[in-house]
Amino acid sequence: MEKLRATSSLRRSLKSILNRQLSSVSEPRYLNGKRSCQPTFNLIRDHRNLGEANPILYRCFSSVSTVVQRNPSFSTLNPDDISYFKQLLGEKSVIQDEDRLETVNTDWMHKYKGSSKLLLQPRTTEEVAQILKYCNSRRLAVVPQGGNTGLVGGSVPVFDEVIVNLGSMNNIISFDKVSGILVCEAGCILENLISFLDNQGFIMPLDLGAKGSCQIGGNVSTNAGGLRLVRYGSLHGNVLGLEAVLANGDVLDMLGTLRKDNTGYDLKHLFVGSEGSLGIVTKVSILTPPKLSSENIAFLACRDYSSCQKLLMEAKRKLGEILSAFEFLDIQAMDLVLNHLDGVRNPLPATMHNFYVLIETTGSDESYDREKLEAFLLSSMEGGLISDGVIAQDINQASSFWRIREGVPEALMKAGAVYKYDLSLPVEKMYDLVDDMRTRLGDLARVIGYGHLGDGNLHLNVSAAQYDDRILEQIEPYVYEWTSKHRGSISAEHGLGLMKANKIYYSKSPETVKTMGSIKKLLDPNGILNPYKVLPHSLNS
Ligand SMILES: O=C(O)CC[C@@H](O)C(=O)O
Ligand SMILES: [Zn+2]
Repeated sequence: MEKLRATSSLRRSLKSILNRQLSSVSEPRYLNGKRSCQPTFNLIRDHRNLGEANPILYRCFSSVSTVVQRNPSFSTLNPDDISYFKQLLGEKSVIQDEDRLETVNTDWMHKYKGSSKLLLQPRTTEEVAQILKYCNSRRLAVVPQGGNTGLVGGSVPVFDEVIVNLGSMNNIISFDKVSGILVCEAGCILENLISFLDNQGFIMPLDLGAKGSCQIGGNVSTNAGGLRLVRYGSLHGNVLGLEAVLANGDVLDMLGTLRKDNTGYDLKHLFVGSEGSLGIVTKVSILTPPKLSSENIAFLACRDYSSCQKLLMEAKRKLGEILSAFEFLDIQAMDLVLNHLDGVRNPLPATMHNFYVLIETTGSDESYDREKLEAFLLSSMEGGLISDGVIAQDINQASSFWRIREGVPEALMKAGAVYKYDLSLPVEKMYDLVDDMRTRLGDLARVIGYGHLGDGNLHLNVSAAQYDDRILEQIEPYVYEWTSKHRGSISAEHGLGLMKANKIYYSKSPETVKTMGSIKKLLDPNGILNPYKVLPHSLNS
């Protein structure tokens, strides 16, 4: 009797949750995904870049340990080089204009800044091959660049490297509706691929906040994870083939479109996630899933981290195959979003909750999926895992939920200086690190925890008014040691770039790193491709 009464009141409260009309006014569809602050944002003026003044040393303010020496074996550009490139690519694709160079020399966060004097914009694989062949023979260092949305200083030069931007190679080559296999050039913007596939009744297996600017070649080169990985897996699984140009100009045609192919070593995987340090990815072939008709998004509040974790276990068990995203943010992240992003409202405004979880389901049967989600929410409320929640009633509400989660990095940028850590950790331990960091930092800075809970990926961000070495000393090496102790990864999905090249040993054994160094030497003996990144500096020159 007791239980029945409880259940019927729970049913009533769930009903009211489900039917709640959101008061939030929908944003202009955030799904254009542009990190809107990208072109103009310059709060972090404080970084010291000694690269320009002193070509020998680069010291990035955000990390005292990032002190790099320019590789003395690299040449510097001369007028003959410029003439060669102009002859090869045409005047318009050889850019020396200072304003344009300023943009491509600077990363999205305005934290890393190189001093390249040359931007090249090839239109074909053959042009990329000729560029690299020439640079290799002249020992000119090169930075491959896509949408330049990276967060670890991987896509901008450190010194005077030539920037090879793939943005002009943006053609879709083929799409097979039967198999769902898309073949395209590396410079295609992720959002354009998403729109193209939408018209065909398919979706990209990856989706991320930077979709409006990032390019698929950059996504593949950094093995970007994003918001759908919990459902569709990583790019190591979804990239069926690729074409890459080696440092000496050789073109590796691995652009297969087969689900199964066990003929020898699967070399394409070397280029997925090696951040342009082994070759430049010029084309990719990707397996894309069909677009399913029923999508639901719930925005939920949890009392504590343990409830979020239990909710994840329940979601996997009860939602099973329809679960397509499981994201979380803590109260500090929500507070930043509400304070720094225009027009964003909390869909659960009655009180601030310690944690928020965004769950998305995607399936093919509207009533079955909805029933499944409601049953899951009901039992989770009954079990005390959810303290409040709301289900989006239309696309605008769904977008406004996603805007909150995807807007966290933008809000952090607007709040001032930010130290970013992208960690894979056992889910049950993950938030202990956030609590530890709060204790360590006290009033020095704000600690924010959010990320892809469904993938065991924490985005630990430390926010302060300005960069300060006293803050950094409290964070590093503590965060890396903590992660290593729990057998986590110091780079879950953002790569190592310049920021963490020297930290690789926290996640990889010396023998493994040595083997990586041998592979690098084999494929790029002069070390011209994306130098100072990925591998420790001792192995990079
Ligand atoms: O800025 C970050 O720390 C995370 C960015 C991105 O990976 C995200 O999941 O929003
Ligand atoms: Zn992420």
